[in-house]
Amino acid sequence: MSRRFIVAAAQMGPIAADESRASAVARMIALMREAHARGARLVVFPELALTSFFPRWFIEDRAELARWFETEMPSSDTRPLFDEAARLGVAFHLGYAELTPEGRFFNTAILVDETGAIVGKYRKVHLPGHPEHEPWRPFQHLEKRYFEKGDLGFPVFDALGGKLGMCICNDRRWPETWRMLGLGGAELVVLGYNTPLHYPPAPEHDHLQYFHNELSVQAGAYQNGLWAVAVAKAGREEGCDLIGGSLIVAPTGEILARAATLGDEVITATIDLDRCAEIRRNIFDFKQHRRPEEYGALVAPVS
Ligand SMILES: CSCC[C@@H](NC(N)=O)C(=O)O
Repeated sequence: MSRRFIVAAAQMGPIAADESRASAVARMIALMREAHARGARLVVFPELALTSFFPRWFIEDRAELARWFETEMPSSDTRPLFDEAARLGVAFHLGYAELTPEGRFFNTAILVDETGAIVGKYRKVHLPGHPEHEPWRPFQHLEKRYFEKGDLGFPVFDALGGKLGMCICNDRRWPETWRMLGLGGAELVVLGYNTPLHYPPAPEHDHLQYFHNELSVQAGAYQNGLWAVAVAKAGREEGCDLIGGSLIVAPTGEILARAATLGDEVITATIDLDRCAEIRRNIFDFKQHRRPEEYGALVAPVS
């Protein structure tokens, strides 16, 4: 059976602090319809796609913080997206802030199949930024304060006739993320990101943000012989510029599609999961060529 199909990256422009979930979902439904009209079977949305990127603000009050999180999925606000996916027969990936019944806070992403059922969940492992308020910064990056480290590992799910893995934003910069997913057999990795153009601790690297995004995703795809779809929330959001540049990358590391705007935009590409073998049976045939007995330092605690 052919494992060739069209995937869509549904980049989103900024979401204002006072934009409702219902409004963000309406934008996603419009993007999903456009992706479906172009033949997509899978639509990938960004990290924390339902709200503004709230870790840029120092929020002391727990009830005020909890306002940015979802306590159920789907909820009354997100149900229309699930219903539309089922109506169109399209699978999707969505990032959101999750507050569990036990009161735990995670930066989460789910995979929803073409019937509207949640078939996979991932919780972000690599949480960037800082845990305390740092008033010298023009904006905060308090993921280390607001989220717990993900507790689900790097799972890989059966979906769309293949093996699909997820990661979230900063995870894409870590080769360990991709290798864990590659070792788990992932043939397609999907992820969303919110990446500020300005990096306050090292502003001399600001001009490299797009380069580092592509470098990370292309290397992860090539070195593990898998497809990757990386999707931005982009544009000037509450005074903070977020990069765009959503992209779809082949197992060869080649970029097949790249967003051209900083707004709501759909890009698509035809992918063939069988093409993973071009890399995995050759240069990165793990069984033949990988040397885990020499890699002990990779999992030793940092001294
Ligand atoms: C603190 S700077 C790094 C910004 C980070 N953003 C997210 N959302 O993980 C990223 O890696 O793109």
